[in-house]
Amino acid sequence: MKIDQLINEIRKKQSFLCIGLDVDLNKIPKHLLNEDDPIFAFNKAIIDATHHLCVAYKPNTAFYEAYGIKGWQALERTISYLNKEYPEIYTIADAKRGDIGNTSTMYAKAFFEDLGFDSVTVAPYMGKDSVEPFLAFKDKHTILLALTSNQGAFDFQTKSLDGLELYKHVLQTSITWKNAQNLMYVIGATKAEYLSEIRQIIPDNFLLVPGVGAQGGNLQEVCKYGMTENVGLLINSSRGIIYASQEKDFAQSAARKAEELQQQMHLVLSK
Ligand SMILES: O=c1ccn([C@@H]2O[C@H](COP(=O)(O)O)[C@@H](O)[C@H]2O)c(=O)[nH]1
Repeated sequence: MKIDQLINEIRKKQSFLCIGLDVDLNKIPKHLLNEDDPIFAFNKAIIDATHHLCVAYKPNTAFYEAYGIKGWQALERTISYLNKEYPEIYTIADAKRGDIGNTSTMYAKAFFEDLGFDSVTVAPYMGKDSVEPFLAFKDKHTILLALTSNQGAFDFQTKSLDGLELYKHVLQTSITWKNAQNLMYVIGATKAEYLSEIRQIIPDNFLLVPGVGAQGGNLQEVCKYGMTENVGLLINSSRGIIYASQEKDFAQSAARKAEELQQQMHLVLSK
């Protein structure tokens, strides 16, 4: 998807919400376990109930890989369903890949060509030749881990290297790479206080911001320091939305949680 289409959709829906499809069979309503494909049945119900409130879905591939072939098939069915029924929705494979060049090309083909995702998350630490193969795909986005939402982000990412924090090296260097217009970055909602400085380095790139809800990040803070003229934010919530209820009304409960966030986003956008 072209970035302009995403921006138009954000304006139309007054939402920059990304819903994380992190399906754990121990947390979904019990009656779905009788379905042939419980993961897809869960995702389909959540998507059908929430698609008008969000602009993106982000399955984290770990939650599919953990279930072997059946999990991967559920991932394929989910992305096919999204692309067929809701082509206006932006899709993110949260796979955190990246390897030597020829291997990265195969990862990129898997997520962009075979599965048909709009974007994939990539770890930056193997450097330019590990990321550029992803960037070579037209109208596809590579979402580079920059400053993550977890506590471990302080182990390496904020450490100083040659007088500059490592995550800033990631930002500064990656924007010089070929096809850098296809880059987005992961910045945790729990790191909102870093956003002003981040925006000085990457004023325009979209940020994928996980960590609101279950991890305690604050949506208003993220918007205050991270929002650009073109919004520039996709704020993700996974558990806080999809596990709002474990009863038969789970999809409606998820929609209510999604609407709470969408309403907050609408307020921010109308200021
Ligand atoms: O820095 C990061 C990068 C990725 N994630 C992923 O986002 C979701 C967050 O889920 P919640 O249930 O809303 O906490 C999950 O898939 C993480 O693996 C992240 O949290 N932080």
